[in-house]
Amino acid sequence: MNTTAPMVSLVMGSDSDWPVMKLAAEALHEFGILFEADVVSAHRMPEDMIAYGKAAHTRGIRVIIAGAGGAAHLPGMLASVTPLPVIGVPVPLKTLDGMDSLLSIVQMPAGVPVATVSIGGARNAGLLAVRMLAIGADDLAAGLQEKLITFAESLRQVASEKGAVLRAAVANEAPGT
Ligand SMILES: Nc1c(C(=O)O)ncn1[C@@H]1O[C@H](COP(=O)(O)O)[C@@H](O)[C@H]1O
Repeated sequence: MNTTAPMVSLVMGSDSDWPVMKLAAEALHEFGILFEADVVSAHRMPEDMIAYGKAAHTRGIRVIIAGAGGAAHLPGMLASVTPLPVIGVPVPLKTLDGMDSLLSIVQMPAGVPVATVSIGGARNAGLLAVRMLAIGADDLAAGLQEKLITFAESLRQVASEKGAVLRAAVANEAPGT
């Protein structure tokens, strides 16, 4: 395996999506996953988009994360030309708050799946890509499984600490105390 080649493709319909999509980049970075990022619009550069989608798996990419706002056709169109799993990120715009994007991405016809995360949920898209790469019995998967278990434990600890703070605050405010 070439450990210097990107395994995840992080693409978006416009560079204006980057403030949302960079959350996926940060998650991938935390787990040491190499990725490439690019603007690939189904609407504005359809032939480039098709070529990109068709070639991704031949270059060693294993998961595609695609984010777009508004009439978000990019994730579904990529899914139609690649054998790779595609994770779709609805990017919220000023109008309609991302509902248009969510519905454009999530409501795919049978046969062309896109794993859709929440509106603006790029961090979860990155984490889902990590989990996909953690499937299997190779060294990469085993290492990522360990990191994911440690990560889950850190989430548990933070939640637990917040619970302790809340319990203390409620106890202090309790009537008659
Ligand atoms: N939804 C799509 C696609 C596509 O689906 O191919 N290409 C661009 N866009 C979206 O248009 C919005 C506005 O783009 P601009 O900010 O460049 O005008 C962005 O959220 C982009 O993802």
